[in-house]
Amino acid sequence: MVRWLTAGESHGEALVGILEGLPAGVEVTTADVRDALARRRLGHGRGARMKFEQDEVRILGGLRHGVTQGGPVAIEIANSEWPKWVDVMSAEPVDPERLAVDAGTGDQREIARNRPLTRPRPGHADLVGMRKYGFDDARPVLERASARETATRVALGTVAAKFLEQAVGVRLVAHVVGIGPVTVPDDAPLPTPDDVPRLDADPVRCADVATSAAMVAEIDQCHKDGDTLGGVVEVLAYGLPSGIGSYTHWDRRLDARLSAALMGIQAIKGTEVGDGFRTATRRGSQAHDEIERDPTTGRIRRLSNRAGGIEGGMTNGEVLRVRAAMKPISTVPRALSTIDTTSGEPARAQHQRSDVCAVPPAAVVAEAMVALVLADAVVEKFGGDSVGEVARNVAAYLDAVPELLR
Ligand SMILES: Cc1cc2nc3c(=O)[nH]c(=O)nc-3n(C[C@H](O)[C@H](O)[C@H](O)COP(=O)(O)O)c2cc1C
Ligand SMILES: C=C(O[C@@H]1CC(C(=O)O)=C[C@@H](OP(=O)(O)O)[C@H]1O)C(=O)O
Repeated sequence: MVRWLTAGESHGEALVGILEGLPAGVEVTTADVRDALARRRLGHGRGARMKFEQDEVRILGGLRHGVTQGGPVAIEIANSEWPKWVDVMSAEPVDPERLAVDAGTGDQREIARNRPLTRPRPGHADLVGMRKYGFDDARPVLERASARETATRVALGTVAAKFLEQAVGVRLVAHVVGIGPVTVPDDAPLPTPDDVPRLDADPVRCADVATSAAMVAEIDQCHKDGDTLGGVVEVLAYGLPSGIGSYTHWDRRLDARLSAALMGIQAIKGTEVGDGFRTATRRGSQAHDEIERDPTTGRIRRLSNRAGGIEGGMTNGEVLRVRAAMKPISTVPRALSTIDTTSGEPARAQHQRSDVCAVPPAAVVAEAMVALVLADAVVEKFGGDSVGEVARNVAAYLDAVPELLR
């Protein structure tokens, strides 16, 4: 079993992630993790923080000379702004005088940081989090609910993706297929792993040039209107052998596991496998992927891939294709109605700096979650304590598939 945990607050000293259960022998470096985090910071519509955040990475355990050793991998990502937040977010008790709001002296931004947040934002975790955990300030809620935490998932996902590539030859691609009402046409070609540099360079991580420009314009208009946007991301996995996951029980189904992992990303409100909701509008004859034997190679293939590479909760050898729908950012600059939790009186929701649209980074996070789930499912199916052993097990499995079914 491959499992992972994250800890840390958005404006705390650092985030920490632990990845446990991966075989030994995965080649990965701090530079690989840094690159993945740089991709997560990108995207038209991101707020001020991503301009200065350095995501300072340290691999604290699990690697020796650039290779995993089979034990848990521990990664720290330091927050660049920590010096400004030491008092507000200190793990140690702090003299209340230091935190007291003194309107007469000091830096105005310092005062804003220390002031209790009592005007919860509709759509964020603030209100229910305050009630549930007994806080009279939304600060501790937003600190942990914040998608800053997804930096850790991307760091751990980098290690999982390297494992998949080195042990099985699987490569992942994530792209944006919708920003608000602007969507990529259904028949647009799918990006491949070779398109990743091009996607990284695109301001909205969209593979379709014309749609990308329209998405940028939509974000700019939304920004001018003091509003926010969501959208849809898609993750593709190339090179997966068939038979990963299982139909035998609900929680062994790979589609269920992928959906849960994608839904666990902040602001994701829907997931799709293959054509997903669109499949429900079609007749069976137009919904499924007919099977044929390739006359030249003799291998079995599908005439289409509407199922997105999963049937019966198992990979079927076609490209894996999953989508996640993100709601608009809830910190709306043209602040929404709320109440002040100290007085109960109507108020405008608290608003500090925020993203206008975070769909492009959500694609990178979704890719990391898919990598982590696939790494777990691959280890479950093929076993092995080293990358070499997993690779041998994959080869032996494929060799053992009856000739007619290959
Ligand atoms: C990459 C990323 C960046 C985000 N940035 C912001 C942001 O700047 N402001 C904000 O209010 N919400 C942002 N969110 C969404 C909130 O974290 C999320 O809405 C909140 O935690 C409540 O969870 P829920 O939307 O799943 O209900 C972001 C989400 C992601 C995935
Ligand atoms: C910090 C990140 O995203 C943050 C996610 C976020 C939220 O509410 O989810 C709110 C904002 O936080 P801040 O007020 O510190 O700017 C985003 O910047 C990040 O992605 O690294």
